[in-house]
Amino acid sequence: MFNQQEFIKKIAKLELHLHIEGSLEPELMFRLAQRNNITLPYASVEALKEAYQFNNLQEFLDLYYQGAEVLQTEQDFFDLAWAYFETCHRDNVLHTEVFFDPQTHTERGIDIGTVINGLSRAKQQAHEQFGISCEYILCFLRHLSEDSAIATLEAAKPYLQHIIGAGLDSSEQGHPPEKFQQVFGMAKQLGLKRVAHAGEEGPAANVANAWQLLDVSRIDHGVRCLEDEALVKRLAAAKMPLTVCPFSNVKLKVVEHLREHPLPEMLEKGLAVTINSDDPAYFGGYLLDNLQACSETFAWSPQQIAQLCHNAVAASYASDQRKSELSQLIDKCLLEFS
Ligand code: HPA
Ligand SMILES: [Zn+2]
Repeated sequence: MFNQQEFIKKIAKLELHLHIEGSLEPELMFRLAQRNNITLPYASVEALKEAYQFNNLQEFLDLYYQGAEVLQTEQDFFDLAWAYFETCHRDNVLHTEVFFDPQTHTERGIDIGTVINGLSRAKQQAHEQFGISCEYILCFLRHLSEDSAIATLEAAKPYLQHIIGAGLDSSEQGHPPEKFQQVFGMAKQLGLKRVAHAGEEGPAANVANAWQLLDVSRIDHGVRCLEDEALVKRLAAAKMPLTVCPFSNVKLKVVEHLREHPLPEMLEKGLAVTINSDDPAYFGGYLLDNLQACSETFAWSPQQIAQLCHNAVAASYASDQRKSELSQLIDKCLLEFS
């Protein structure tokens, strides 16, 4: 008998919008705090989880940056990424492109090499042990200055073999993409792919400007592009990928309920949508949970689920050979279940 939830678990999945610091589960946060002699301002894991109620992006970011303070050593960054790769393996996420925020750590005096070496070692082990492919995307914090972003890119130069692209995250309000034109130009010169959060809390103009001025090849979130019909047409015609994060949009009150999420409209308008988890430890679920909940809420067919997985293959920075492998696995699973 056909079981849709099992099908979603079994199908080969890719994740293109995941902040590794946002995969820090409360249990691991407490373990790392203890290991590093840090006192968290919460009495227990339960008390911490209860604090995870947000009215907007900024309220989340405040806790997210506070939580990241437990990350101090290379081993901490390894353990963080390894825990994420274990969930990928459990949920059959076979390829993932992971954001990390160096400035969240370098601002606390931690060397960028500590961060990147720990993450890279976990990636290598995930490849060897689970066959998972992973790429890392270095994100600039947009609430900091462009000079700070440029200094971060400079500091990352010895580690460029571990990084596929540059991204832009943190507080969108008041920090539009045009603030980072110069550093994105430098990232392009270095051969890095470019992505940016835009149209999450900010207006459709941020999507258009990230595309035009930062020359990005994916838009992270992008849901508010719907406010500009002409832009939607251009995004759809260009097949510009949008890495949509449904649970995140509900938790940060971009939308009230999942059933009110504009995903059906986005798909209807031909946008190159992918489904992602953003910060799963804070938003109540991983990629599989997002896909399963959306599939129930929007009554998606197996073909539609497979199409979303194919969209992620097309939008990914995996090699052509890896893309072809992943595509075949998606089709094989669809055939088995239909
Ligand atoms: O959803 C997000 N938006 C912006 N910045 C972020 N940093 C982590 N998650 C997010
Ligand atoms: Zn994000």
